[in-house]
Amino acid sequence: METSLLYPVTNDQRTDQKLDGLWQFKFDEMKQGVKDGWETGFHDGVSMPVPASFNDFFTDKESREYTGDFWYSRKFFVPSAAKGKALFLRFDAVTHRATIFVNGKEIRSHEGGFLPFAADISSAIHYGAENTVVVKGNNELSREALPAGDTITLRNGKKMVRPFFDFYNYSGLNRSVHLLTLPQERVLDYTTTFELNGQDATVNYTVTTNGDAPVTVSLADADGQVVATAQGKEGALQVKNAHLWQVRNAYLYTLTIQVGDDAQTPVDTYTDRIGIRTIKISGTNILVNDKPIYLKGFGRHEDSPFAGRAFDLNVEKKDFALMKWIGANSFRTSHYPYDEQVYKIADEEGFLLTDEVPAVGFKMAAAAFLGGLNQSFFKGPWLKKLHERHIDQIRDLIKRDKNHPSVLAWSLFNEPDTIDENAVPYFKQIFDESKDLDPQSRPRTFTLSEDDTIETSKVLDFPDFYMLNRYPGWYHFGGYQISDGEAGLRDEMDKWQKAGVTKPVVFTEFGADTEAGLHKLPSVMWTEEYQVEVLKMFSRVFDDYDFIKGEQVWNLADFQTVEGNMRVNGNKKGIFTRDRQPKEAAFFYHDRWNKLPLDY
Ligand SMILES: CCC[C@@H]1NC[C@@H](O)[C@H](O)[C@H]1C(=O)O
Repeated sequence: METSLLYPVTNDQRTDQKLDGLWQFKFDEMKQGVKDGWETGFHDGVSMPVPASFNDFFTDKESREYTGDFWYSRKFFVPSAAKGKALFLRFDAVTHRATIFVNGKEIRSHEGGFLPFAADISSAIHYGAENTVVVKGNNELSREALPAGDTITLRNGKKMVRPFFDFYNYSGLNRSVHLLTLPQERVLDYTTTFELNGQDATVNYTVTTNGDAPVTVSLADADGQVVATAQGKEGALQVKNAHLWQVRNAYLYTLTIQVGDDAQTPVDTYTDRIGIRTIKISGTNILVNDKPIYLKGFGRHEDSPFAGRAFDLNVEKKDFALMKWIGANSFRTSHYPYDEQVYKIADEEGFLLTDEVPAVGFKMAAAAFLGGLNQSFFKGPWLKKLHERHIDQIRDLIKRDKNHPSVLAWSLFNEPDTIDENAVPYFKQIFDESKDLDPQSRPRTFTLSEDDTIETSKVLDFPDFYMLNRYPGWYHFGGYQISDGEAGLRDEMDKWQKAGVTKPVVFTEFGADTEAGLHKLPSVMWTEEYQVEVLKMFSRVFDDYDFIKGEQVWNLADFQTVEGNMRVNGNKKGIFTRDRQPKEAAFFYHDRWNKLPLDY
């Protein structure tokens, strides 16, 4: 678990310099890099943009599909003025694992391709000079790492991944790299929880530092007016006439934490924007500020042409423009934590998000669907290591994202095999160990696939609300048989109703692959008309069961997957194309959702 995951800021005590741009890059198929001294830097590679996945910049299949070790290298200057500061390199994400070297010295390694980590480079730096950072990355998949899959070796000796999941194994320095100079004594973390008292609110906080200097905390409103202050590493900020953060009606305060007893020359300052709001589950309702909400939105992917899985602010800005246009209010970070800037935008736009760890592919049948095996996933020699990494990434996810008002819930798995009795002890461990990680005690949940129903799933006691992924009209009862699909879905909902469902149910995946521009009257599968027929069918069912509190269609946009006879250059269930243009279904939802209140 990382010591600090605070997002970088620049002020009189801290600097944040992004090292984005072109780095040197090369593959290391024979894993010879360390033997050949690559950790000291190299100039015989190719130039590679950062942040970006490396895959789509190549024109040969071996490079695009490359699986194994790869290396990045670049120089960076450290001014003499930085002497006396703590120096870190913060990697927002390296997919799926990395070892960091500075000036030839190994600094640290990290496992997990979607969460940040910081390397303390203070001991390896040359001040007033250029320095060299080298990253040894690796993108192999296994059953003991997240996301789950296998790595095989073809008869020609090339390695190849077999993902147990339906998104392309884009790899590399997918997010920004930061050079940080920090005070030796500094803020490492902070927490916030909220109590609403009529028009007023209490912001309870804790601050973690690495020293004994006193701490002062203040809260300023959107106009910069300080509305509350408090002393100490734990305390409460009393806010009169609090302006609450609401769904699609956001309001952000600025929290300022100062370390040191002289406000004029603090030892450290950290600022962040927070939203005052509460989240509760009450019966089959999801409450924000004690008001029931209904989730309208999407499963998404960080996916776009050229940069692959890299965070691209241009794409993100477009996606939010589309989600606002269509009348959405929420999304799931399927199937991995997204770049922190996504959460900042969601905070500002008043979107709710379900924050998901990459515990995807924990189901051999899924692997079978993708050409894998058919055996129990929760019974194998890989489970011990997998569990260690799984809970470690849950801990870092919650540590990183716990202060975002947009975070509604934590999704701890996507479509795991919960029919298997062997799943129960694994789920118990994960839910027990994650219980107290979130100071705001937000709901913890996971998605249930088609096979995992109220009759077959063995782990329905664990989630705080249910997330259902259902595909009648596509993976079964497709085409003219869709009426059987609707009848079957209603049968299942009737069983949930009859069982006396006592928690909210949110549909987190449903839809149909659709080739943009393909039309037929009457419809056939893959046409835009058919996608609308499927989504209208789901809408009819959703409107008939009041325990259903959300509809998040799969997917916002078409996205890249592995090659296969069920994929046409990727997954085409998007409501928008991969270049973010509307299919007919976009206008269906624009009409359906904009008739409703923004938060219901
Ligand atoms: C039947 C499982 C459906 C599956 N669910 C997980 C997503 O990551 C996939 O993209 C989606 C699909 O196949 O479209």
